[in-house]
Amino acid sequence: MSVILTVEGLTAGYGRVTVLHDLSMEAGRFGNVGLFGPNGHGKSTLLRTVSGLLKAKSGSITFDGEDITRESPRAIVGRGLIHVPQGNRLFPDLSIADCMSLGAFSPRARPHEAENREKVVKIFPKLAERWRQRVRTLSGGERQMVSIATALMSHPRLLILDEPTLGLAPKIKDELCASVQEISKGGVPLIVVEQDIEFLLELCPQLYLVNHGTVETEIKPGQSIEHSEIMSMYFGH
Ligand SMILES: Nc1ncnc2c1ncn2[C@@H]1O[C@H](COP(=O)(O)OP(=O)(O)OP(=O)(O)O)[C@@H](O)[C@H]1O
Repeated sequence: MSVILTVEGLTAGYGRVTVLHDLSMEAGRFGNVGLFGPNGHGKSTLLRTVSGLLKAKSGSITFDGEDITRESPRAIVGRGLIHVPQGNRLFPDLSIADCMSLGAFSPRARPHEAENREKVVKIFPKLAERWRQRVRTLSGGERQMVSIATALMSHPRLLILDEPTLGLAPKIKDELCASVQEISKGGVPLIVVEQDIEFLLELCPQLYLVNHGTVETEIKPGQSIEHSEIMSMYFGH
């Protein structure tokens, strides 16, 4: 596997407030990457900057060998870097089928629409049962499935999931974790933010602890690490 994303010395924030400080990381070399750390320390801000929703103040972001630091979100989606933000933000009046078509809108994704729809139906069979149902009438778990399914329709080369299991009941959460594992087995590398450390350890050979807007610790494959050690990183010894 080779590196698909490199972030170097990234500084970003909101107005005069700087949230990310000289943050560096990479993704793809070892497969999936997990990001974890205390709330409000910049994980979502990092993902938003990588996908172009927030402009970097300094530093660089390279995707597949090309500098995308100043590119628009649309151009970045066009390259196949797809971000599923926290909290399933979907158009409430669209049906699941409409969301799938919208996901396949970019010229890169359009030729793969039928093949990706088949994948989606295999990974999320529940969605196929309610293809014409409007998003506003779906449960939280189903909406999260639609968010990820829409991203899969965009034919991702790298898929970013920001807390995909947030707020889900245990049974639905387990189903969703299994679906994310299946997506990963299909060969799409993932960057995942999750508070469920067990899930992250199973899914991601490479992990970054993000603290105070920067990478405090990197855990590489082969570095055996246990749940309890990670928890002590969160809370201190
Ligand atoms: N739109 C915004 N405008 C101003 N400040 C923001 C905005 N979004 C986030 N922040 C601030 O940036 C900081 C980092 O937030 P961010 O959402 O990146 O953290 P996080 O690590 O992803 O946390 P969580 O796990 O709770 O989502 C916080 O102090 C937050 O208040």
